[in-house]
Amino acid sequence: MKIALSGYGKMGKTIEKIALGRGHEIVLKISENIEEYNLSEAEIVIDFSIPTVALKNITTCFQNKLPVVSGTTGWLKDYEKAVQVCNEENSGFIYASNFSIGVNLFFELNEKLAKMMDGFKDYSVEIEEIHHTQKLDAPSGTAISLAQQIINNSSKDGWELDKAKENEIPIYAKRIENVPGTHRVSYNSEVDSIEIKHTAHSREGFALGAVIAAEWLFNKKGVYTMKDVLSGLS
Ligand SMILES: NC(=O)C1=CN([C@@H]2O[C@H](COP(=O)(O)OP(=O)(O)OC[C@H]3O[C@@H](n4cnc5c(N)ncnc54)[C@H](O)[C@@H]3O)[C@@H](O)[C@H]2O)C=CC1
Ligand SMILES: O=C(O)C1=N[C@H](C(=O)O)C[C@H](O)C1
Repeated sequence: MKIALSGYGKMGKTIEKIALGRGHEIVLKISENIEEYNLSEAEIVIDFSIPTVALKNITTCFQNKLPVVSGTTGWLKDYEKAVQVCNEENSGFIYASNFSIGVNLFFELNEKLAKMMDGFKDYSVEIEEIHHTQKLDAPSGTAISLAQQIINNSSKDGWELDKAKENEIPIYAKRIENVPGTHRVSYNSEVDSIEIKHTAHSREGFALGAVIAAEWLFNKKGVYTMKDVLSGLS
């Protein structure tokens, strides 16, 4: 595939390495205003940029008939707008808060555990995420996805950073030098705790998942998720 990278920072560079290793070509690296770039050589776009430009970059790609895999977090209030433009332009789109295969397995575990724990009122649930100090958004997109899964499978009706109300899930965001991404969901009672945790050891898992998603999306139209991608792999 001829790939354009929207965002050439820590993730863009890791994706470049993985994509080249899988026989793809990087034809464009977008680091500033997308309108300044010629997109015509690209066949697909992988977007790991910044929250304030993600929607513009993604929709500009759709308008140029390019499918997009996006992992940028912190812009999700505009997700439905991106979906609408994708459908209007008959393009292809996959967004995931986390492309790592391990985290997507962790998501399945989280959903199952939330269903199991729902009846046990002695336990309170909380989420902790730890990332490197350059991260722009808090809580992480992955932590929000984990919270949303718990909300969908329990009587919880929201989440809050740090101070949650009675029926909400507290998310604690910590920033520590060089941590690629750690997520923990814990259920605590007076007598014990049950925890599930995912620890990324590097950015390679996120990058590999994004390239696999791009390979899967290539030549498809429509809006998909990592569940669609992974159901084709297992
Ligand atoms: N979904 C997933 O699996 C993962 C998502 N992420 C997310 O990906 C995003 C990028 O993460 P990193 O690479 O660590 O950040 P980074 O800060 O290293 O890279 C972002 C890059 O975007 C560039 N940029 C600035 N304006 C731009 C524009 N107008 N168009 C295109 N690029 C522009 C910056 O120059 C920078 O190089 C973040 O939102 C992060 O949360 C990160 C890892 C995994
Ligand atoms: O910014 C990061 O680095 C990461 N961001 C994603 C998120 O916000 O969940 C995914 C991963 O944890 C790394």
